[in-house]
Amino acid sequence: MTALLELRSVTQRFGGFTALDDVSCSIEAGSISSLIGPNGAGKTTLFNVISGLVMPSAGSLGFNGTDYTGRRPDEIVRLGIARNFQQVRLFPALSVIENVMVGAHLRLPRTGLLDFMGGPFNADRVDRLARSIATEMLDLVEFKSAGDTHPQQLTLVDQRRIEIARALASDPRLLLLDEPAAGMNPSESNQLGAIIRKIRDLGRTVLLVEHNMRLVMAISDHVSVLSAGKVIATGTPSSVQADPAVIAAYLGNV
Ligand SMILES: Nc1ncnc2c1ncn2[C@@H]1O[C@H](COP(=O)(O)OP(=O)(O)OP(=O)(O)O)[C@@H](O)[C@H]1O
Repeated sequence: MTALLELRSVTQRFGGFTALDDVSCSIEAGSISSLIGPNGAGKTTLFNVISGLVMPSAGSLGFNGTDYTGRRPDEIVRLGIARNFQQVRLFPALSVIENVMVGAHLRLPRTGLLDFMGGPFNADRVDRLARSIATEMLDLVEFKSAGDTHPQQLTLVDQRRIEIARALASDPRLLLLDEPAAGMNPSESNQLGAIIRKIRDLGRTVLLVEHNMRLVMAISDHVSVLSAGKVIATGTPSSVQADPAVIAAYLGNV
């Protein structure tokens, strides 16, 4: 297995507060890896660093052998890293299918003045392609309602599925999922686990931040534990679960 993502000594300071403290870790291509840790440990901050929403104060980021530290979020999506958000961020004015098409458009050729000349990538053709990718991704996440529904008419669970579909529509090699099971009952989170496995089996790499330990332990190949901005353990789900430093970090947070 080779590392798809590599974080080298990443530090993130907000004023005088250190949210990430010299974090180094790598994510193997084709794996499901999970990042766990008590509230405030720095998990979402790490996702924000990986996806370019915040620039690390120190350290570097490598993806597929390329140093991408300092790249813009849209460039990072085109490199092959896509994400959802803990607080769902769908466009309320767009329908479900249009929301997912936004993801597809990130990977498709941009259209402009040359469209009028009827070139191979004219706007209609790109739009049709985006729609067909979006439909395929909504199927993949087992979204059952109509694509012309608006997100605010849907449950939070369905809104989360749409965010995952939108991220997948950009054709990422690495999918970052921030608490996708939040608010789900056990049967919904089992179903989500099966969807995440299916995404991995289709050749994508998944990095998950999740508090639902049953889900994490059931689907992860590797688990890393973050506490107060530092990686305190990394290994298989069972080795991490039995690690005294991990148990102490969680107990200290109760
Ligand atoms: N923009 C910011 N400015 C200042 N402090 C921040 C900022 N973003 C995050 N923090 C702080 O960094 C710490 C880590 O926050 P983060 O959201 O990454 O934790 P988390 O592990 O994702 O927590 P949770 O499990 O509760 O979502 C917290 O103390 C938070 O208040």
